[in-house]
Amino acid sequence: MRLKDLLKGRVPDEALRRFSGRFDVVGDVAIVSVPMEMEAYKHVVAGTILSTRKNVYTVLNKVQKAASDSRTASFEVLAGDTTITRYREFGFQYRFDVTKVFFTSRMAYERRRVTEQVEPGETVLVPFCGVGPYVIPAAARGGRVTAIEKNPEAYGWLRENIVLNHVEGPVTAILGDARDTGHLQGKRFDRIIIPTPYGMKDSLDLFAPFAARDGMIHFYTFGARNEIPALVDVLVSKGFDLTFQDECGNVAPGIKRWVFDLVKTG
Ligand SMILES: C[S@@+](CC[C@H](N)C(=O)[O-])C[C@H]1O[C@@H](n2cnc3c(N)ncnc32)[C@H](O)[C@@H]1O
Repeated sequence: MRLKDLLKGRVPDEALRRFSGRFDVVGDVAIVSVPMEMEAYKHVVAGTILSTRKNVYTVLNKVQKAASDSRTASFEVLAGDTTITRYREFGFQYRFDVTKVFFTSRMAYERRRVTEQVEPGETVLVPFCGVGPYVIPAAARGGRVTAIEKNPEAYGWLRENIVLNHVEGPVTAILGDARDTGHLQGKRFDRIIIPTPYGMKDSLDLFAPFAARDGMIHFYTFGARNEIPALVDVLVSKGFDLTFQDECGNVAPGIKRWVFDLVKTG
């Protein structure tokens, strides 16, 4: 039964009306956004989630959306005694503190779509790599991966996840600002995966020069649906072959995350 249905009779209808009833589960942590009108019932919400999801031990209330560079939101712990979890995705495992790093399980199939394209021996660049959900599968397929992350917390977990998944050899992990591309000068990568942080407009221009000729760039960006045709025109005018495009979920009202697979022809 849906969470919202389970809460009927335990939370007044008036308050419940403002609640979507949706929550995410990452490993054994559930993340819910309890609206102001239901503040007095937030522990009822947590208790109901715990009683219906046997593998969930911690419930977090997302009180503020991701805003900083590290794309971390603010959370209140409603139940449980740790915010560190172990999350499994297509045979790989990731440990991290849900409250200190950006992570969304909603991109799991998209990450698999991209990383399944990696061929043994390819060189792969992943700026904005987070705790490693592109890096680790790409390395496991034989890619030689350079991974860059600015948030020290996420970088620490990335290092741990590299060891956890036994891909120490093929990964070079760098703690730093990916926008400082000086150390990349002269390098060319067969594949570049750019999981752009929300609001960063120039990430493609920043990294495209480091793609090899005929190299593949998986470029993530944000926009309203009606902005996409003009964006496609810009990408084509820059000389890329657009081989795939898709939407990858909502990030704000009317704003979606989009992916474009671009082959650098020039
Ligand atoms: C949209 S998240 C993507 C994380 C990861 N690739 C994933 O799919 O889960 C963006 C990541 O970029 C990091 N970040 C933001 N600005 C950065 C910068 N200038 N240099 C390097 N990393 C940055 C954030 O800390 C965050 O981990």
